Amino acid sequence: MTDQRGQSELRVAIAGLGSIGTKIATALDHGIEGLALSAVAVRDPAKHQAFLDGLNRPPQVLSLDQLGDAADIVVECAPSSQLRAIVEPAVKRGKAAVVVSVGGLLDNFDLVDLARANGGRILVPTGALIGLDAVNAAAVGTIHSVKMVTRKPIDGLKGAPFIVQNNIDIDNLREPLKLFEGTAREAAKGFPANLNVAVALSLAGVGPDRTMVQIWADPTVTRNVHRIEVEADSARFSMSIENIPSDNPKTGLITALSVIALLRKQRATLCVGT
Ligand SMILES: NC(=O)C1=CN([C@@H]2O[C@H](COP(=O)(O)OP(=O)(O)OC[C@H]3O[C@@H](n4cnc5c(N)ncnc54)[C@H](OP(=O)(O)O)[C@@H]3O)[C@@H](O)[C@H]2O)C=CC1
Ligand SMILES: O=C([O-])CC(=O)C(=O)O
Repeated sequence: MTDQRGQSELRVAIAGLGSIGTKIATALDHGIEGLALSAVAVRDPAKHQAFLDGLNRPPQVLSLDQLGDAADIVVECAPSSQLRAIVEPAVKRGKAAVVVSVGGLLDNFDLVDLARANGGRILVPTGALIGLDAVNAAAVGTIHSVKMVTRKPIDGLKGAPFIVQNNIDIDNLREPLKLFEGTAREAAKGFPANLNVAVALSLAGVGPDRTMVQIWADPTVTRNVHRIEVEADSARFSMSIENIPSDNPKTGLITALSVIALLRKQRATLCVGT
């Protein structure tokens, strides 16, 4: 991909330097054409000082609400509880916010109106999923149904509110257990740190109340596995992805790469895939 000439660099800020944020910061520091890492926000600056000192061009460390002043694009990669505090100040200033905690968007959907009113944008990457380009395209026509089955190792699901509230013991499972079957909206409530993918799929397609999701705790798998089936008037398609967990077992390694790919497209002359 080549950079468009004659444009000033887009400044990118990152909120949260965990398994996703550190990889995006490193990629920006190594160079994404047309983009520069301008700022980060972290909960505990001391914890991240060594990482930041190791960057070639260390960014400013700011508070969440200052990121929209220091950047054209604010990348949210923190827990979903922080989504509003990160996205609101950015889109209010007419900036773009890349949202990975997309499950949290459902309870904060007014942020989309706020962005629209102020010339801001909210960008949801494909993240740990596959094929949102095809789902987007099918949604231009008519999609009849979207179903997703997720299987995760035990460590990828531990602590989810649905499991805790229903007192489900997944630690001693010997075979796969279906934990949940319902809509993407319900899945996001019960599994806020584990099923962002279901919400991204729903927003690309038929919405959170018509996207149906099964969640399995599966001691026989080592990867986060998502299988999707779409029936539309233009096509029928099935897709599956087996994500290698990152240092955060709930998060697939490919998630950060998906954000980096999205960032690369912001200034690319040749863009492939919708
Ligand atoms: N869309 C998708 O496909 C996917 C989305 N996700 C979602 O992406 C998000 C990030 O995931 P991941 O990187 O793995 O999570 P991590 O837990 O590895 O990192 C989250 C980071 O956010 C930081 N943080 C917490 N509170 C604040 C705050 N108030 N201000 C600034 N930073 C803060 C944490 O700080 P500290 O280091 O101090 O704890 C941590 O560094 C999660 O919500 C996750 O559910 C994950 C996978 C796929
Ligand atoms: O959707 C999520 O939050 C994470 C996920 O399933 C994955 O990384 O495969």
